[in-house]
Amino acid sequence: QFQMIRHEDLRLEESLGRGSFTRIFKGSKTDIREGERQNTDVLLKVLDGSYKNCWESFFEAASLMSQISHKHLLLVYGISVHRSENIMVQEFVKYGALDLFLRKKQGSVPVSWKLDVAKQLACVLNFLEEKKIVHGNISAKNLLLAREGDSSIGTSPFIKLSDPGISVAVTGRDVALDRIPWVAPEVLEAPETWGMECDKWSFGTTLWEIFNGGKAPLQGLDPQQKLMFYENHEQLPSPKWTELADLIGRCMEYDPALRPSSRGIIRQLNSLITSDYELLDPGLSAHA
Ligand SMILES: N#Cc1ccc(Nc2nc(N)cc(-n3ccc(CO)n3)n2)cc1
Repeated sequence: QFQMIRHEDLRLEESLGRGSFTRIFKGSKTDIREGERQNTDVLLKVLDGSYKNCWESFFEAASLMSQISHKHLLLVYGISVHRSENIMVQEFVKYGALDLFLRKKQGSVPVSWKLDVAKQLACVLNFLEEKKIVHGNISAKNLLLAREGDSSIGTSPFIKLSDPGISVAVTGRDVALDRIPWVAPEVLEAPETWGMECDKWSFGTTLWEIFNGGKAPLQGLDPQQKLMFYENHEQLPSPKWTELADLIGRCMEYDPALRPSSRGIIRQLNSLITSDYELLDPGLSAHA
């Protein structure tokens, strides 16, 4: 399961905003290591809405993240329960959510940076697929940036996939509709039937976000219009880069069986990277 953390060992600092069921705060956790006090920066996700199946799903998300470890998976230290407050204690990831970062950077992020991030997400997707674990909430807002990456000094970005949060299987239909176009169409119809393929659909949506400056797809559409988007089997606007558009389209296939495996996604991303250099300087990859 996960470690229970004492409330008195936590300190809530500034508020960093809210998720759909949670408020998030920067904070610190105190441990006694070899007899000395040690403070660790943490991100505290405080669950509001105290109805039961919400916090069960919240705990499930936390225990999922604590049972598996991978360099691109967020580290969850544990849970703290205090009166009616349920708090998930996570490692504090330095640069926060990817969607906000991309919006702030407004298009000044190189294509190779975006491809690097996409490849890292495909790797953790492959890791989860091999463990037969469905994340269920892959999106740019749930990708956290641990290292910015700066091509001028040769460092690359480093992302961590956040916890899946409350599952759409227990949220109301309105929250599920709000997760269009990240939530796979089949999950909307029958949440309990979802399989691994639903993460491939969300991967496609996240790829779209990464290459569209972190803009939210279908923004401004109300829940009914979002539902019609699925009813009419519509697709997101294609990026100019046709190979990328093909990959996004294959991930966002309405028939789950037609979506690529995570290995297929990694293969296609690798081919994209070479064609990316092709675009920039045809001679370059000749020497690679
Ligand atoms: N300015 C700023 C700033 C904000 C947050 C962080 N760090 C962080 N660490 C985590 N473990 C999780 C998150 N999240 C942020 C949204 C969500 C929704 O899931 N998570 N942010 C770093 C800088």
